[in-house]
Amino acid sequence: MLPMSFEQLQTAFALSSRLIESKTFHDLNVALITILNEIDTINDVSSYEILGNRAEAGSDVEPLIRKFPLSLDENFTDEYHSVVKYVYKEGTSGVGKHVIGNQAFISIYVNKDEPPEKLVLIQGEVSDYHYEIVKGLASIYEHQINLFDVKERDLLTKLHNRQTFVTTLEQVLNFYRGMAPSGKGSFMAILDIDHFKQVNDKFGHMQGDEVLIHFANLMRKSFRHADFLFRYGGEEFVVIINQTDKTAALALLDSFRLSVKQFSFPSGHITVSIGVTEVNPYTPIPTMIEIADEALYLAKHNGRDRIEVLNRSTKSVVDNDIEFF
Ligand SMILES: Nc1nc2c(ncn2[C@@H]2O[C@H](COP(=O)(O)OP(=O)(O)OP(=O)(O)O)[C@@H](O)[C@H]2O)c(=O)[nH]1
Repeated sequence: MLPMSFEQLQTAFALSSRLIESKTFHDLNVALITILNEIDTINDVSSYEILGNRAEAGSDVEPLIRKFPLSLDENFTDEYHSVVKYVYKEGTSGVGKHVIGNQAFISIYVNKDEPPEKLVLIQGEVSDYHYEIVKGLASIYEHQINLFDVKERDLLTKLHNRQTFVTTLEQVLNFYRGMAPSGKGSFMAILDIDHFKQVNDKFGHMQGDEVLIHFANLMRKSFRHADFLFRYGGEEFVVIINQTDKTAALALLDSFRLSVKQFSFPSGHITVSIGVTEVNPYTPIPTMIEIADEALYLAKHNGRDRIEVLNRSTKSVVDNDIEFF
């Protein structure tokens, strides 16, 4: 560690406070990118999430790379794509320096081998003093990410929790706002285990918990890396299926419904009812949740173990004759 002057220490302290004050993963990334961009010799800073289980997928399988702020495409690339892939294959956890082509990079690699892996890529060269600053910021960044994981995930299933659902959906809406319609959209589905109370009543709460864990694992297996999975509460889960059309989204949901039906849970067989709505960037989030909930209610009402789709609330038509969307 290089000796620092009092002013340098003060600067380092002020920079770390900006990271510590972040309340969400989103704010944390914005803060880190802004701080790093203030260093004169840094040309560019990008942040990525890398998904895909190395152990399961094997080393030849391409990971899914998601850029911050949210890119929803399965096949996203940017000018640093090959550098990200290189660091994914060769890089080590923490802070590292690389020269690729004739460009110098610094990587901050967090949660390597534990998807979603987080990678911040800094293009440019820095002085020894600034490199020490980057290392200090990286360790706070890592620490904060681990804290947010506890705050933003459900402890039982490790899926993202209800609070994260709202902030993620806001980002999905931002992604589509102002974008010309492309024929591809996102779909929000509420997945609710049928007669779950009976599982608890017959087998006890612990077995009920086991069922919830298996259910979440089936979600991870059935949906794509580009989709977002949440435990919404109790025996209710949510998936946001991204950048696809209605036929493909429904096919994905139906294959999930079947995999639940066929799976041998510790308590025997269960089924799931699913309510779906298309994500509309101009519909308020509570309304969208209400519509998906109504669709779920229909699925339950129409016999369970089925999917129902609604794209506008039947309530809003009754409450207000002129509201159509
Ligand atoms: N084991 C366990 N049970 C939970 C948890 N959270 C909620 N539950 C139970 O989930 C059950 C939900 O029951 P209901 O809302 O009546 O719904 P249901 O029996 O699934 O019936 P339908 O949804 O109408 O098909 C209740 O018995 C809750 O106690 C949890 O974390 N663990």
